[in-house]
Parts: sequence; structure tokens; C-alpha cells
Amino acid sequence: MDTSTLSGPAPPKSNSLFQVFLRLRPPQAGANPAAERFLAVETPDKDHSAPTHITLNPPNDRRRAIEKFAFTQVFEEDASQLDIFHCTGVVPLVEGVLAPHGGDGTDALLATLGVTGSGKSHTILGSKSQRGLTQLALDVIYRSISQNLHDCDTHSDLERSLASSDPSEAAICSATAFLDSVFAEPSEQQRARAGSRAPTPMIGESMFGHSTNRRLLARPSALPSQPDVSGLSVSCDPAAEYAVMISMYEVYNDRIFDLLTPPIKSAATKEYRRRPLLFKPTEASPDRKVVAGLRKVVCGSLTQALMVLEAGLHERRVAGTGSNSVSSRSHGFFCVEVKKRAKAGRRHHLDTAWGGSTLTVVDLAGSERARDAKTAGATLAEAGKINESLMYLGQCLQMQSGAANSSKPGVVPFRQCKLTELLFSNSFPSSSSNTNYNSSTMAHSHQQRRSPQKAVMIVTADPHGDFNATSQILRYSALAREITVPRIPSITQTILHPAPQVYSSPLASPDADTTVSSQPFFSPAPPNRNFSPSSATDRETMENAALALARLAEENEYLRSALASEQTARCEAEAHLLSIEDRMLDLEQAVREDCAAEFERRLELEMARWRNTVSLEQEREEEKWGRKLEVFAATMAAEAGGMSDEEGEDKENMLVEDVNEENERLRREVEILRRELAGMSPTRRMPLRERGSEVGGKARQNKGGEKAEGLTRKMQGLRVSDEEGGGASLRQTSPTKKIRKLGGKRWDVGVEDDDLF
Ligand SMILES: Nc1ncnc2c1ncn2[C@@H]1O[C@H](COP(=O)(O)OP(=O)(O)OP(=O)(O)O)[C@@H](O)[C@H]1O
Repeated sequence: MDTSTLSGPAPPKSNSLFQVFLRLRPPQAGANPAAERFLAVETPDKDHSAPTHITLNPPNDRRRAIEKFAFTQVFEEDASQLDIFHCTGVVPLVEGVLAPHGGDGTDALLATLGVTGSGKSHTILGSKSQRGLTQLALDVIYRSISQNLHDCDTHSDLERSLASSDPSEAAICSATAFLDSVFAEPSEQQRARAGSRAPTPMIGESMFGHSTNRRLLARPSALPSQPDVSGLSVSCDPAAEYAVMISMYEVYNDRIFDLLTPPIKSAATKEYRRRPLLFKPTEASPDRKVVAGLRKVVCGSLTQALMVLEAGLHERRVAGTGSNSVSSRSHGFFCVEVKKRAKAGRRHHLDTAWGGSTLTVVDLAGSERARDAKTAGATLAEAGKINESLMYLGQCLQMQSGAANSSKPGVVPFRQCKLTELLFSNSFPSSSSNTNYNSSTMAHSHQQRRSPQKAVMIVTADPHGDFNATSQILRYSALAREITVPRIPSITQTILHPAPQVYSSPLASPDADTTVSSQPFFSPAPPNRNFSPSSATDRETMENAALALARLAEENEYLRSALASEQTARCEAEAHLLSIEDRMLDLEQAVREDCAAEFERRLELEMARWRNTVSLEQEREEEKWGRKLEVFAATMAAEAGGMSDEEGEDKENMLVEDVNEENERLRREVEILRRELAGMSPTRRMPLRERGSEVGGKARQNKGGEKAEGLTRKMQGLRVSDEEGGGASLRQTSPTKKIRKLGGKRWDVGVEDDDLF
């Protein structure tokens, strides 16, 4: 770590992944006025330059180290939203996204980090009366591209063309349709209370109306308009046409949830839940991960974009904690995708794909100590997850500032959690398979390397707040740091050199990069002037003892800091365990729900199949008995001899027809069975075949044979006279001697049945 920079302004780090600014918040309303201020801003060397360094003085503990941190710039308590907007370089970020000189532009990331209640959301999202950096950036974007902006209301094909070039499998919709599904018109009363951010939702309350109980948000009639940036715009690409898509999501318990898609009702628990989304490469974006399946809203005006932001913020998880009455419980991501392509007259193809860049605004959840935040249960587990992800973020930031200050390239371990993946995965150059638009050449390259994103991190801190939590955040976010360790004055100095002396040595610290200068912190004890070492040997012994004491003091200091970091790690591990348990419960619940739903579905299917079979079987039986009765009645009638020859012949013909019909019916059944068999999977068909072949012709013949026999028996009372010619024999012989021959007729039921298997 470069401590040499600590005496002067922190130079811009060309190879830093983030520019890091520090903003100090004014004292909270109702805060203890006597609370000690532990953070001091160093006066800059030059008169007109901005402060870049701060010093942390541990309150009430004189043994703890004094730490000095360097940032790109430090903003004191009196800095306004507009000061932050201008000095943190949001305008250059917007300009990079709009790419006024052609090309796709550069992605930008604007994030806030800090202890809970330190002013992150205030800075980035504003308050009821003040706009935050997000609203100001949106204002500048719309003002700058207003002449070339496309809108769904005026360009009916816009949604389709944006969807066709979107690599993230997004559900794209127009702002009008989205806002109509979310907001109701304000009542007179609400109109009177105009001008506020959407009210903070209660936990579990959702703005998205559920199908049965639809509850729309009141459409805010006015939004804050201060600070005013109406005089500000940046240049845009005159050869391009633009479109703006807004999406919002949150990272909660290491999972990504869309804030613009309504939750879905679970079949088993009847609760409304959001489905987590994946951050993954897609077919259209194989070399770059994207959040897949988000809802993206095409906004044609600043007002629409601000309303979508309000709607998404209403869905974000917040809770009241001991540290902040409206504490963000998730990391919120607000993405402004500025799409661009060559103007219609300049395109080779009418339907050229859209390129462009994204401005991502991130409001991170605040780190907190369970003891101070007085959290419990789910909120405590959330805090564990928040702290864990912030710890990983801290590691990445330390690595990036370490790499920026050393010649060796450092590997930033950003794949440890969703948050760091989302923040850092665009920080490195990558080739993109997206179709890219280049207005100067009008060319569309399919393998262009995207330049790394430009990122700004604003760290917020309360100089009167929680010292431990603040120092931890500053330690890993600062661009450079210097530690001054308080030392017990060496006995040698006390004995031999009554005047205090500056002691300087490198500390055997776990952080090997940190050079630590050390100097006496306590006023030295009054020297014992009566003491004088009697000999050179005594003097040497005393010196050795003093050195040993100094070494022990150093060791003690090191052990103390090691113990503190171990304790922090243990707390984090415990919190992690809690959140893992929570996640496992979630998973178990989801698996149970899925199994129950699947079981019910199959049971229903089987029941329906069984009912069909039973009713078919009943019908068949009834029909069979009906026919038997008919045959029996006919035979009886014939035996009684009361029937004339013609009548007998008619009856016979009718019976033959009946039998033919029976045969037809059987044939149809066989056909249905054969089709069912064909629809079965080979594995299910196989056992049937085997069974068929094992039992062999026996079973088949039994079945088919029985049926054929039954039919033959039915026919026994009849004389089918194709060969005999007419009903003469019936007339000549008694009914019992009737010829039982069905020659010429094809009774192929058995054969058809064979085909079953
Ligand atoms: N610079 C500031 N000027 C005026 N008020 C501020 C400032 N910073 C913060 N506040 C106020 O302090 C309160 C807490 O701030 P905020 O909600 O922004 O904290 P946070 O860091 O986002 O907390 P959490 O991480 O818990 O969400 C809010 O009421 C906010 O308006």
C-alpha cells in the first residue's frame, strides 16, 4: 500500500478499478451532542485543493492505533447533493455511457458503501425533498439525448427491436403499460400532500396487485425537483438514435430478485414469493454474464424513468433497526441501459441491432453490529449475509487498491458472492459477441472487446457514529492507509534519555504492505534522576531488558489485533451459518412444495385414467349382456316355432348385422389400444412386450381366443349362410341342428389382439 501519498493529495489511480470518495454526514437529529467526534479531516496542503485525507482517533482507548486514510476526495458535513454530483464525476460517467463520439460507450457503476444510517441511500437516491445522484444522472441523460430519443408511444416497433437485440432474455415492456399496472391515480388528499418518494412498504407488503386483491400504489403527483441541473447536459452522438431501458433488482441473502416483476403465489404455502434470477452467460452473451430474465421498462421521458424508480424502490426490502428506522436489507441495483444505433437513414439494414452501455447505480446495504442494531431472527440472519457480502467486497477493494499501488498484477477474488460478481465482473476488458454499433464507420462488429467499466464508490461515514464499524469500512475502502501505533516508552529512553524521542520501526504486522510509523503516545514518565547504572554491564543489561520489553509490547499489540480480527471472523462465520440454515430451510420448503404439487398432479392423472377404464369396462359388460339376451330371446322364439320363415330370416340377418357391429366395435377398441401403446415410452412398452412373449401365444390366444370363442359361441345359434346359400337349411332343420359355420367371414379379433403386444 502506498503510504508515501499520505502526506499529499491522493493522486488519481489510473489502474484502480474504483475511484473512492468519502462523504461525512451531519449529526443525526436527536443524536447525543456530547458524542465524541473520532474522525478529523486533514487540511489540504494547497489552498484551493480539496481535502483527501482523514485521521481516525479511537475514542476512549488511548492504546489503539491512530489511522490515517487517503481517498480521491473527502466531502465534509456541509457538502450538498449538488457538490457530490459535480465532484464525484457523475457527468463524465454519463458521457462515457452516451458515447458522443460513436461506438457503444463505456459502462459506468456508481455505488455507495458505509455503515448503516451513514447516508448511503440519502446520497444516491435522495430524500422527500432532495434528489439523489440517481435522479440527477437520469435528468442529465434525458436532457442530453432528448432530440434523438425513441419512445414506445411514438415508435410502435421499438419493444420488438429492443427485445431482438437484448442478450439477457429480458421481458421488455413500455413504461405506459408498466406504470398503469402499478400506479393508481392519486386521490385529492394525496394530491394535497404532493411531492414525496413512495412510502416505505411494510415488510411483506407488495405494490404489485395480486390477482384477487389488487392494490395499486397512489401515483405520486410530484417528485422532488431540487437540486436543479436544468443548465447541464452532455453531448450525445448526433448520428445515433437512442432508447432507454430501466431495470431494477436487489441482492438479498446472496440471491437476485427482480424489483419490477410481481411475486408469484406458491401453490403449497399460498404465499407470494419472487423467483430468484441467475447471473449467467446466455446464448446471446456467451462470454459475459448478465442477470437473465429481468423485466426491462422502456422509458421515453425522465418522468417515466423516475416513476419506475419509485415503483422499484417501493418493492425493496427495508426494515426498521436500532440503527436506522428505514434500513435497506438488500443491496439495490438500478440499471439505466442507454441503447443506441445508427439513425434510420444511415443504417445498412432497416433493423440493425441496438448496442449501447449501462449506468448501474448501487445502494449497498449498510454493515451493522447486531448489538447496536438490536436485530434478531430473520433480520439478524439478513445482517449476517449483508456483513458477509460486504466482507468479500472489502477483500476485493483491498486487492484492487493493492494491485493499483504495486507493480505485480493482483487477482481480485470477485467470484466469492453475488454482490462482488455483479460489481466487478465488468471491471475487466472482455470480448462481447453482442452486435456493436459504430456510428463513424457504420460497421457492426460481432467480436468487439468491451472496455472495462468506470466505477465510482462513495463511502459514507458518520464521524460521531460507531467507531469500530466505521474504521472497518474505511480500512478496506481507502486508497491508502497509515497506522500510527501508540507505544509504551522504552525503559531505556526513560532511564537514559529523559527527553521524548520519536521511535520509528516497521511493524511485524499481518498487513505486510502497511508501513507503520510509531511514536510515543503517552508523556514519558518522569525520569528517575537518582538512578544511575553502576557499570557498563548493568547498563547493557538494562538496555537488553528494555529492548525485550519493547519487543513484547509489539507482540502484544499484534496479538491483540489478531484476536480482534479472529473475533470478527467468528462473528461473521456465525452469521453466515445462520443465513445458510435459513437458506436450507427455504430450499427444503421449496423442494417439499414441488414434490407435493407433482404428487397431486400424478394422483389426479391416475384417478382420471382409472375412472375411464372402469366406465369403459361397465359399458362393455352391459353391451355384452344385452346382446346375449337378444341372441337368447331369438333362439327361444325360433324354438317355439311360432316364427315364420321370413321372420326367422329377418331376425337372423339382424343378428348377423349385430355381430358385425360387435366386430367393428372390437376393431375400434383394438385400434385405440394400439395407439395408446404407440404413445407409451419404449421402457413402458418393453415389459408389456416381454410379458406378451413370455406368456406367449398362450396368454394372447387365451385373451384373443376367449374373445373369439365368445363371439363364436354367440354365433352358434346363427347360421351364416354365405356358403350354404340362403336360409333353406334353417327352414329344413331344427334350430338345434342349425349349421354352425361362419365360412367366408373374417373373424379377426384374435389377430388384431395379437398386434397389441
Ligand atoms: N448528508 C445528509 N444530510 C442530511 N440528512 C442525511 C444525510 N445523510 C443521511 N441523512 C439522513 O439520515 C437518515 C439515514 O440515512 P440513510 O437511510 O441514507 O442511511 P443508509 O446508510 O442508507 O442506511 P442503511 O444502510 O441502513 O439503509 C435518513 O433520514 C437521511 O435522510
